[in-house]
Amino acid sequence: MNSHADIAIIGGSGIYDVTLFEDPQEIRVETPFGLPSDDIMVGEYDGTKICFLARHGKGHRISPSDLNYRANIYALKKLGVSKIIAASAVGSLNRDIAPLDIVIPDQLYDRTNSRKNTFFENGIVVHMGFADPFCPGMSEILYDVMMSRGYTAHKGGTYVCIEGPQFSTRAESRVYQSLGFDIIGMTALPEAKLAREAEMCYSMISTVTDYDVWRDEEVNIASIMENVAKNTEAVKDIIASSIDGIQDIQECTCQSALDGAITTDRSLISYETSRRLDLLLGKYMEE
Ligand SMILES: CSC[C@H]1O[C@H](OP(=O)(O)O)[C@H](O)[C@@H]1O
Ligand SMILES: Nc1ncnc2[nH]cnc12
Repeated sequence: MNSHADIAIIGGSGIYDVTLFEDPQEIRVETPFGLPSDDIMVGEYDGTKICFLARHGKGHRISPSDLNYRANIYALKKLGVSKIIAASAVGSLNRDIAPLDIVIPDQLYDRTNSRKNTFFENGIVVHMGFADPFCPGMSEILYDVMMSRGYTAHKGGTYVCIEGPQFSTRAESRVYQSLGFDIIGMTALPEAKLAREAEMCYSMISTVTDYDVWRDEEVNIASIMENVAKNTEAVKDIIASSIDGIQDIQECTCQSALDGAITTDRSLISYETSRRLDLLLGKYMEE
């Protein structure tokens, strides 16, 4: 079986499969960090090899704090993926961004507190630049496709990632809103950091489901899931229409993010550590 894929789709809440594939196969991918959230569907779309992973697993079994983000990203890397399109359901903190709009965020603010956020440990230190956490080239393509297909799209915006699984208090929500953050969710981090450490382009399609609680409204899961469902076909359409352009991205700095970032003296990195991380580090170990 050919299990190679160039582009991965990570489906968020409400997106547990994509009906895009010709000839799909589900495969279990083992990693040094354990198993990803579920088996990964690998197939082709219009001549491009793509794959799909349900972030929370099929049936939405895994909470944001319990997700094995490292296994998810590593498994995609192992399949050969160089570009990830991630979908995430978010609340809006911005008056100009309404439920059912779609945002392509360009910034992240980290409010998580209990997640493994690096592949590099056990005797290796990597300090990688992360000033611009999303791939600008891929984000541009996603936004252009959304505009050309008539969706209400927002280019850029700051996604504040909370630990969850509880939604925010009103005080927290008002602080995030007054700080100028645009959208709020629970999963973009450490996913985006790990994708960058794995030198993969990563962009996000954030579908807005609610106004969080800064405007005296309430958040409830039933109406969030209702709004997610209203946008599912749009997300699939945007992805399908973007694949050609994304496949054409040839060189991107995301794909050399570790260049100059490995701080540890190579001769002091143990055989076990370098072997475990060979997929990520191999090309830099000769320096
Ligand atoms: C279903 S509401 C809260 C839940 O939805 C989002 O998940 P995802 O980013 O995977 O679409 C949000 O981040 C929370 O995890
Ligand atoms: N208001 C909200 N807070 C955090 N994550 C969300 N996902 C969807 N809506 C959300």
